[in-house]
Amino acid sequence: MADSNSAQLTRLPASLEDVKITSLPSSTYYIANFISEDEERALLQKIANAPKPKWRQLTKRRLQTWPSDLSKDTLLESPLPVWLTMPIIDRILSCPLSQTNADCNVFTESPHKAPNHVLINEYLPGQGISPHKDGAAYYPVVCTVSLGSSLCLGLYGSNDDGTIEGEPRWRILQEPRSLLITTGDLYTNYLHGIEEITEDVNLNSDSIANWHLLSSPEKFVRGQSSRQTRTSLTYRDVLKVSKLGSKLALFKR
Ligand SMILES: O=C(O)CCC(=O)C(=O)O
Ligand SMILES: [Fe+2]
Repeated sequence: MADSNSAQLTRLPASLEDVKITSLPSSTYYIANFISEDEERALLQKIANAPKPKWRQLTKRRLQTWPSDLSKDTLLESPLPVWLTMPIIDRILSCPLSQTNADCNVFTESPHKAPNHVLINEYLPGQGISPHKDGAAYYPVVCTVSLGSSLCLGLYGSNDDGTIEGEPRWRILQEPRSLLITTGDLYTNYLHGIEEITEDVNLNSDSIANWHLLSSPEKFVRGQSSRQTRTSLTYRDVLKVSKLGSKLALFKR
C-alpha cells in the first residue's frame, strides 16, 4: 500500500501574485502547504536532534541560530546545513515574483541572492514574542516556515511618541507547513509579535488578513484555535558577512 504521505505533494503557486495578502500595506505572501507532512516531520526531527548547546533558553521561548549568532550585525561566513536549505531555500527561490517577472524571486535583489541565516524559535502554548522589528542587519525580507501548530502573528503600528500600539492592526494566521513572506514597509515600519496565550480567538474572515489563503479555514469556523507546540524557521539574508580568512589576516598583522 502506498504511503499516504508520500502521495501528498506540495503545490506551489504559479507566482507570488496569487498568494499576496492584499489587505496589508506592503507585499506580504502566504503559501499554505509549502512543505509536506513528511518534510515537516523530518525538520522537527533534525531540530530535536541538534546538539543541546545549540538551544538558547529565553524566558518566553527557546531558540536555535544557524549557522551562528551575529556579531556586530555581521555573520561569520559558513554554509547552512543541507537539511535547512533543501528543500526550503530552493523552493523559495523557485517562486517567481510575478508571471511577467518570471526570472525574479524575493531574494533577486538581496546581496547574497539567497538566505544565509535561519532562526528557529520554539513556542509552547502560552509562549510568544513581544512586538519588535527585526532591524537593519538583514535585507528586508523574512521567510517564515511554521511547524507543528497554528498561531496568529500580530502586526503593530507605533504611536507618534514611539510607543507601540496596544492592539495589532492586522493578524496573520500561520498554519503548520505554511510559508509567510514579509517584505518592505511591513518589515521596516511595523512591528510583529506573538501573544502569550494558549488559544487564538476571534478568528474569522474579517479579523484574519490571510483568511482567503488558508489551507483549512474550516478548522477555525468556531473562531478559535488551541495552541500546541509551534516551531518557526525564519530565513533571512544577513547583509554583512565576514570571511574567517580575512579575520585571521587582521589578527596576524
Ligand atoms: O516565530 C515567528 O514567527 C516570529 C519570530 C521572530 O519574529 C523573530 O525571530 O524575529
Ligand atoms: Fe522578528
